[in-house]
Parts: sequence; structure tokens; C-alpha cells
Amino acid sequence: MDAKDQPQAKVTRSIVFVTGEAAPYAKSGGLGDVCGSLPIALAARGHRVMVVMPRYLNGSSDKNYAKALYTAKHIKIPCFGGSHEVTFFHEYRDNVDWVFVDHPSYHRPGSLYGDNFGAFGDNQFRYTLLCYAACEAPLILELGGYIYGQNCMFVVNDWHASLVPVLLAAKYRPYGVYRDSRSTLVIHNLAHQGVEPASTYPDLGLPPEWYGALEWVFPEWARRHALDKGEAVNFLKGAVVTADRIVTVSQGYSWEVTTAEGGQGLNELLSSRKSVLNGIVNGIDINDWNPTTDKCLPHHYSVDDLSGKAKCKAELQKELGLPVREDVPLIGFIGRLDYQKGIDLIKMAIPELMREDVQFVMLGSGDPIFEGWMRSTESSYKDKFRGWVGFSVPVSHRITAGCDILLMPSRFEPCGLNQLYAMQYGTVPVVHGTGGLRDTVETFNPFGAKGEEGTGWAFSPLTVDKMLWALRTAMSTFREHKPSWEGLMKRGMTKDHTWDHAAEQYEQIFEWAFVDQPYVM
Ligand SMILES: Nc1ncnc2c1ncn2[C@@H]1O[C@H](COP(=O)(O)OP(=O)(O)O[C@H]2O[C@H](CO)[C@@H](O)[C@H](O)[C@H]2O)[C@@H](O)[C@H]1O
Repeated sequence: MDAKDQPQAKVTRSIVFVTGEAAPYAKSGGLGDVCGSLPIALAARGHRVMVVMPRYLNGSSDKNYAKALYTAKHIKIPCFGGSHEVTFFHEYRDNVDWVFVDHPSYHRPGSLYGDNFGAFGDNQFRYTLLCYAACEAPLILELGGYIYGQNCMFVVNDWHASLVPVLLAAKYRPYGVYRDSRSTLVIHNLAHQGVEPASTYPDLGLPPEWYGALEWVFPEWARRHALDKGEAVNFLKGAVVTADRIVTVSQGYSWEVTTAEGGQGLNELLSSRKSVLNGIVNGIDINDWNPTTDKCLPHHYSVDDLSGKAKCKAELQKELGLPVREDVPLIGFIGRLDYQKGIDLIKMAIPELMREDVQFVMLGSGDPIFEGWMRSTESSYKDKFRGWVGFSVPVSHRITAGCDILLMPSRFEPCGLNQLYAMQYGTVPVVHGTGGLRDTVETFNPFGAKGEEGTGWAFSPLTVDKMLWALRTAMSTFREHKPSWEGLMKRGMTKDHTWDHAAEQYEQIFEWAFVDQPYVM
């Protein structure tokens, strides 16, 4: 879009994103994508936007931070029985101030949150530091010559950033600071809440009377032994209680989190805050995910000329060592190998699916049991199945472009980005109709009011049979109804997945937040 066509916000604000990850600096999943692109979309609409995240260094990713300069600002954070010094680095890119909090606990091998032995034992400490640093950044960092000041909208993402609204309420507002600021909690995934034993509360440096905001008691069935009282502190709960507004990353998920099935223990609390709870479907970064320009692809294509997609498919088959055949449906899966993503259903369905004339490629890392299963399945079905264990952004782009069908049997999915990328690339999604998947994938209807309708298949309930039914329907449409298939591809490709619409909805939420008094004064 030309800069002159870029819609502008009616009211511009100072916005401070706080996050555990943002692409391209550090990404482990969809949170990184969103925090790497929504801030840019908001800045393009005229807001002043800062993103505060850790400066993770672990060798391979160091180059991502190469353009971030040392600001010479140091602060000491009083927590965990001491005073911990952090410093700030800064890069101005795409009209956004990217601020990186530096501390030795962010410099280590492994992924962002853990290594082969599991989650890091000091994650509570690492993200407590991030939250304190994020509260100080707008007050002390002169970025482009000016501080952001006390009139900000803090956008706190998931549990890593959830201490921010608690700190605003407990440590700043009582002293007259940040009374004009507001906070919005964005829930990308309720499955991770930052829960630690209650005995860690004094480490957080919060006044004792604020214990109730973080207090969390496990139900009896979830306790480890008869003497376990289940007492814990829960960062995400703290933000649910103290944030001015709560956003989930789709409307479907904003309802699901208020139910016993989808609320992960926080459903009653979230229901009590329904008046400030909204859902906004994520957009995608179309500079990064665009089949007409994508640097990771061997060939480019567009809705007007799909020939490049067939070439991408052939290249992908070659790269994977699968028979190069245009007529065979190529199904892809990309994602964390996690219970959430329904990998166990794929595992159960594979023996039956492999009886069909089909090819299947999976890219993912996570649970070692599923990683091992992917490797062994590959050796059982040499001409049909490839399991790529690892995390590779270029490979994910090539799979998205080269496949005909993208499968997402997620047990729950707050929004899901891969189905949006798939549609953008003319790859037809077959998904479990849950959360954001149900909101974004419209099931194919050959007899719609205006002719054929739909962009994929959203099956429900989540069973192996139903998933196989949806895949078989998709495969037979691919083989036997080429014009319908092309219609499906084109309808997906022409849908508006840009961030601009979502950014406008976020502006509305911010406006409502500033009309109200802060939730905790
Ligand atoms: N092995 C691999 N190699 C390369 N890339 C890989 C990969 N595994 C995953 N990815 C990438 O990571 C991202 C995953 O995003 P999703 O939104 O699908 O899921 P995630 O559960 O991480 O995000 C959570 O947050 C997002 C953002 O709000 C929600 O959409 C989602 O529902 C919620 O669960 C995609 O960009 C995908 O391509």
C-alpha cells in the first residue's frame, strides 16, 4: 500500500507493547509473529509505538539484534532478594521503537523459554525483570529525543508481561505515576499462565497486601499430595484482575475462555470481566507472507496466475525426496508438537490416511515422543510421508506454498496463523472448528446462495473419523472438481488478512479504556 493510502487513526496514542518475543528478533510461535507485526501496523496509522522484550543472546540469534544500540540507561530492579541491574538496547525500525532489556539471564543456549531439560527454572525471575523494566522504559528512555511519558497504553501479551498491570496498580499509581495510563491484556494462549508456588510471592517485590491479585489455589484434584494446599501465584490471573481491558485473539476464543471447557481454570474470573473482554482476529504481515514476493520461495505466483504454485509444489516434492506428481494431493502440517495442536489425532489417522494416494509433510518440534514418531513414520511410508523435525521459517514458507491442503486439528486454537498464511498462499485449510479456526475458515458449500462459497473445511467434533472425512472430501474436490478447487484457492487468496482492520479494532478498545477510570486506581 502506498503511504498516502494508509488509513490513519482518529486519535493517536503512545503505545507500549510488552512481550516475551517478537519476530524477527526472537520467535517461538504465533506470539512472536503478532508482536512483530501489529506494532508496525499501529505505527503506520500514526501512533507512537514501543515494543519492550528481552535481548536474548544464544549464539545463532545474536545477529538479529545487531542493529540495536546500547542506550547507556541502567536501572536496578528490587526483587528476588536483591537489586538486579538491567540495561536497555534500542533499534528504530519501521517507525517502531524496539527496546531490548538486557540481563545475563537472557543469554543462554536453548530456546527462549527452556532447553532439552524443560522450561528454565528461573522464568518467573526473567519475566519479572522484563515487567519492571517495561514500566520504567517510557519514563527514562529518550527515544528520538523524547520520553514516552506517563500517558501510555500498555499492551501486555500473555503471562510473560502480565505483571505490568499489577505493578502499575501496586507500585506506581499510589505515588501519582501512570494515573493517565491504561493497560490491555492480550491473551494469545491461556494454556500458559506463569504459575509458581505461593512461597515465591515475596520475591516479586510487591507490597504484601497485593498478594490477593496473584493468589491462585489449585483445585483439590490437581494437588500433588494430601498435605498440598494448592497455593500458588499466577501471573496471568494478576493481569486478568488488574488490566483495564482484555482482548483474546479471536471472537470465538473470547467466548471459549469464559467456559469451563476452554477457560483453563480462569473461566469464572474471565466471565466476571466480560464487560471489558473482546476478541479481535489477528492479521498477518503481508510483507513477510506474500506469494508474489516471498524470498523463501523458488517461484512466485498470484491469484491471477497460479502457475508458480504448481512449480513450488514440484520443488517441494523434490526437496523432500517425494515423487514429483502434480495430481497427488499434498497435505501439510506446521506447528509446535504439542497437545494443543492435536498431533495425537494425526498420529492415529496416519495408518488409514496412508492407504490413499496422498503425500503428507509435517514440520514441527516440541514433544520428543512426537518427534520420534515423525521420524519413524517417515521410514514406514517412504513415498508418502515426510517428518521434518525442527524449527525453520524458510521451510515453513515453502511448505505453505507447496502444499494443496493445510491440516490443523487443534484441540483449541485462540486464533491460529497458519490457516491465514495458507489461505493467502492458495493452500486450502482443513481445520477443527474451534476458536479462531472457526472464525476464519468457512466450510466449502457447492450450493451457496451466490454459487460456490467457502475457503476450506472446518470439521467438528474433533475425532479421527471426522478429520478423515474432511480430508477425504477435500482430496476428492482437489482431484475431481478442479474448477471448485480453484474457486476455493482464489477465495482464500482474496480475503483481507491484513493487520489494518485489526489495528482499527484495537484502537477502539484503547478508546474505551481511556474513557473509563483505570481498573485499579
Ligand atoms: N517448526 C516450525 N518451524 C517454523 N515455523 C514454525 C514452526 N512451528 C510453528 N511455526 C510458526 O509459528 C507460528 C505459529 O503460530 P500459531 O498462531 O499457529 O500458533 P501458536 O500456538 O504458536 O500461537 C498462539 O498465539 C497466536 C498469536 O496470537 C495464536 O494465533 C495461536 O492460536 C496461539 O496458540 C506460525 O508462524 C508458524 O509458521
